[in-house]
Amino acid sequence: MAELLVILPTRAAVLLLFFATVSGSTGPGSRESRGSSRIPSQFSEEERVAMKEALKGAIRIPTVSFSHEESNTTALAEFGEYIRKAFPTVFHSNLIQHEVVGKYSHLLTVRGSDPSLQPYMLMAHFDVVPASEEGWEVPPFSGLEQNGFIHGRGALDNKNSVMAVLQALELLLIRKYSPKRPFFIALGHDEEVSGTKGAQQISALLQTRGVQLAFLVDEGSFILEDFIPNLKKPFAMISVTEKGALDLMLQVNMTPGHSSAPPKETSIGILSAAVSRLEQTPMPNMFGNGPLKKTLKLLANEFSFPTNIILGNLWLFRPIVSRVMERNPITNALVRTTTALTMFNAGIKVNVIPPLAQATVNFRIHPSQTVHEVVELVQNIVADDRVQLHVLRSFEPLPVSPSDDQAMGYQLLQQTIQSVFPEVKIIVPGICIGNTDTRHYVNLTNGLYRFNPVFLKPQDFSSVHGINEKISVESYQNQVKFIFELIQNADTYSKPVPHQHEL
Ligand SMILES: CCCCCCCC/C=C\CCCCCCCC(=O)N[C@@H](CC(N)=O)C(=O)O
Ligand SMILES: [Zn+2]
Ligand SMILES: [Zn+2]
Repeated sequence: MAELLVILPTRAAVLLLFFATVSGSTGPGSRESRGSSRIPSQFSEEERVAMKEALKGAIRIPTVSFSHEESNTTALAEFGEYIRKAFPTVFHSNLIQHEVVGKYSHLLTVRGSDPSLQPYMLMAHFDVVPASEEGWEVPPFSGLEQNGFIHGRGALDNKNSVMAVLQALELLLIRKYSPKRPFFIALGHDEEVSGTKGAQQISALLQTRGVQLAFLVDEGSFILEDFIPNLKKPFAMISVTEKGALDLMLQVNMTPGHSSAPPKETSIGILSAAVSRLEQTPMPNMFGNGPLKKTLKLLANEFSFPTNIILGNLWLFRPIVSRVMERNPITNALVRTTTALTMFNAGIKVNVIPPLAQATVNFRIHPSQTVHEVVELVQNIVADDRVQLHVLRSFEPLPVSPSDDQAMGYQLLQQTIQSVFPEVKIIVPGICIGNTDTRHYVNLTNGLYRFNPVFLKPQDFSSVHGINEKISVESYQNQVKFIFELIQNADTYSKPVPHQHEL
């Protein structure tokens, strides 16, 4: 921290200078540059091969986050070297300032030719959750291509985004494109273990520089297919909010003793009963609050009778719809705070009455509840003074970002989805049921959007943090195309004139 404070003024000065020297620059985007004229997103066969090979190489580096304390730091450092080599134009461009933050995360500041425009930020992370080889069709860190798919841990979460963002920028710079609107690229190295060393430090750095963003785009949602029965068409969901989280440790202490004369209840029995009550008593259904109403209203037109009428008239059919949503784990997660019993530790020897039993419960908090409310509900459900509650980590649900026609980030994503994926006719705002690094940036913008331009089916969702994670070569190339288009769309965006309301 002290080190950060010492170097900040120097870095701020360098950055100011950097933004101030737009006109006199050389290299990509200089006198011979094409300025901001539109460049078609067409790539040669050679470029397409290079794209997929670069992603395979990224997957082969085992950048695993095991816990807050333990990650493969050798791999994290190797990944930094790898991207420098894979994208030489990006890392040598004098339009771009590259900084390593928190030892392994990367912040790229891309100068825009019009510094009066508010910058935006593209985010992704390159750490991955662990993967043992068991159950995988190919080794998880092999990056092997089979039947048109690139396999491996991080193929969807989230090396695809890291590589696609850098790849798109590399291709734009090679074509002498000079961005008009400044932007940042933030690549985190510890998202899977909360982002406190990566994203949080990048955010702190940008705040000391007084940066305010127009919007940011991170992982957290997809173009969804087959997630809703009877809805065959794919729909793009741009998550405009994200659930909060609470990790609660439940603990029971008892006096140890000889197992031949056990007490009526042991710490294990008391704790098991408490966690079982929690599992059997779901948190209240909050359907009807938050952005889900707008999501369903927009989806309603895509269904045939009578579902279209039911979803279009939630004022009347709310109880039915909320009950149907509870039936499936994913839609259930959209309507309530979820309760997941994830760790249980107790006992030291088969003939010793256990002194201590501990269980950890992971709650994902619905946007219309607070951490405090959830802790109170847990106390009431457990209703046993012998069970102590310890909050290990918590944060509130994230604010709801705008999705109206004045919301630049949302509109740009929508426009780019429509041009790159013309077959996707439905675009809706949604809730991200997992957590992302975006929460570290709430002070920088109210436009926090989570969207990966990749088609996702329920079985693909299970592969994220599971087995056989993979992305099709075509999907990855479309992701590069999407970013290539998005950066250019951000340069030509103009806010629509607000509607005049008659008095
Ligand atoms: C009516 C609409 C139906 C909509 C169905 C929603 C389907 C959900 C599909 C995709 C959601 C994917 C969410 C992935 C983001 C999660 C990122 C992650 O794994 N984060 C970790 C680590 C962390 N940052 O805390 C986590 O534990 O959440
Ligand atoms: Zn992720
Ligand atoms: Zn993840």
